[in-house]
Amino acid sequence: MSVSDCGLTRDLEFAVASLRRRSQWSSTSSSPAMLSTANAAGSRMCGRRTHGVFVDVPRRGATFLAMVEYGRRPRGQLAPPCSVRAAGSNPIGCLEVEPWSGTAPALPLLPGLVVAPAEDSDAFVVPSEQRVHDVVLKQAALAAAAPLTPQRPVHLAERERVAGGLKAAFDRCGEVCKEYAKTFYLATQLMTPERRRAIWAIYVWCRRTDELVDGPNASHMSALALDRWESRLEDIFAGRPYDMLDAALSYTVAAFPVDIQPFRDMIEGMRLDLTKSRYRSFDELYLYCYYVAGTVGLMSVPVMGISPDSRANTETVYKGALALGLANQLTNILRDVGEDARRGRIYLPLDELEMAGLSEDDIFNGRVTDRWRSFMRGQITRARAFFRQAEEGATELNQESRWPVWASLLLYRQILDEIEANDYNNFTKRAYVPKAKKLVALPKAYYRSLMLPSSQRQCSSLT
Ligand SMILES: CC(C)=CCC/C(C)=C/CC/C(C)=C/CC/C(C)=C/COP(=O)(O)OP(=O)(O)O
Repeated sequence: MSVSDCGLTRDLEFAVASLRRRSQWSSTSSSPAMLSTANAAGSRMCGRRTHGVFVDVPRRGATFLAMVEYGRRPRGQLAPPCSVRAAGSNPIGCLEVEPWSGTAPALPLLPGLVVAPAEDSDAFVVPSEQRVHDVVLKQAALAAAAPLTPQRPVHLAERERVAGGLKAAFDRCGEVCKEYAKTFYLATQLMTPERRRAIWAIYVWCRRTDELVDGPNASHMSALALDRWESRLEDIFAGRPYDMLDAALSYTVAAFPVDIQPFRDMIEGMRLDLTKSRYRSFDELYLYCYYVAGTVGLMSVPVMGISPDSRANTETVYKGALALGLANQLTNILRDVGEDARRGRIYLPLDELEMAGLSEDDIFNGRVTDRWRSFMRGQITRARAFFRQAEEGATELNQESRWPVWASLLLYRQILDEIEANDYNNFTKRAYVPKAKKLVALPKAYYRSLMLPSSQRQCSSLT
């Protein structure tokens, strides 16, 4: 077996060995099989038109899931090439596996291993939460492999020299951040200069991406332009920036263990916005919210860093970061129902509207009824649950990154209170947090940021 150079050779080999041990398929299966394991740590399914299995890969004390995927194979053979994805949709390496020769091995199917004919493949649509969870696991695995602190001190002097050369670029990123997200900019002042400028660079890329579909040139935006934006992103990650703002990001992604996947996914969110103006279910909405906001959380954690005092696993922190993005986006959607309807858009899950006895017309007519109030209560409860999950992650971040995160969490969550205070009229009234309340939230956020990481807190309460 030869493995392309992806830095994870041993893990990949282990994954394949596990696959061979655990996931034989039936030689009697009459068509290419769709395999899924239900006996792994947490059951996992392989996606539609995907042939593969998830296997556990122990890595530095933690276990993450890798998906070993193979193309359509002649019956009883592992068809080369076979790609291995680390718990997400992004291949982390390619394996060339010699065909699993001849007739299929006469091994019994393991309990929990499900083999379904490919014709049934539509039954194997992976829920959005699962798909996103796989990305989260991948990000956490990458972080575990490369600790979330700036890289080796040996390179510090050199890196500072390069960063010095990029001073103007980072300053410009700071200015943009200050212009569009004042509170957040203020809060980043508490971070170390290195983290602060990295967060600005990421923020600016997200802002520019968002403006492609929401900004002044949005009407000229096309799928082709987004494809170009994505290849420019690849250039950024390959160290070939196009302009000074790209250069700041290029430097950032080299200095911190930031992965390209969430950036790609955000562009995918913009593609959705070009083509989609209705969401049939929360599952569809969940994916959209991940694309446009959850990704920001995943991009930020490698820069913000996890507290050295944290005993939580990396996954918890990434889940919290994802949750904050989702919570913010859901809040944004609930606040902007009227505004979106005037643009012909409904982001609320249509099946849930229907269950509440509401129709699209009710949204376009914008009447606040008891049905609407009750529907909105449910939506607000769900958004708050995501904020609560975000709190768990926020506590585990590096001390100096916690305050900006708590500030944005408390401030954005208050928008939900304001929607309630407006008696759920989000058709003609825009819920906003008055300045005085914002000012109160900032010291509150600071106080929360002083809290020790949860696991440590538990220990100190025992002593
Ligand atoms: C919690 C942990 C562990 C880490 C934090 C990780 C982070 C920074 C998450 C933040 C995610 C985030 C800020 C997502 C953007 C969500 C969003 C809806 C932004 C709204 O942007 P605008 O459209 O400019 O907002 P306004 O319309 O309110 O001005």
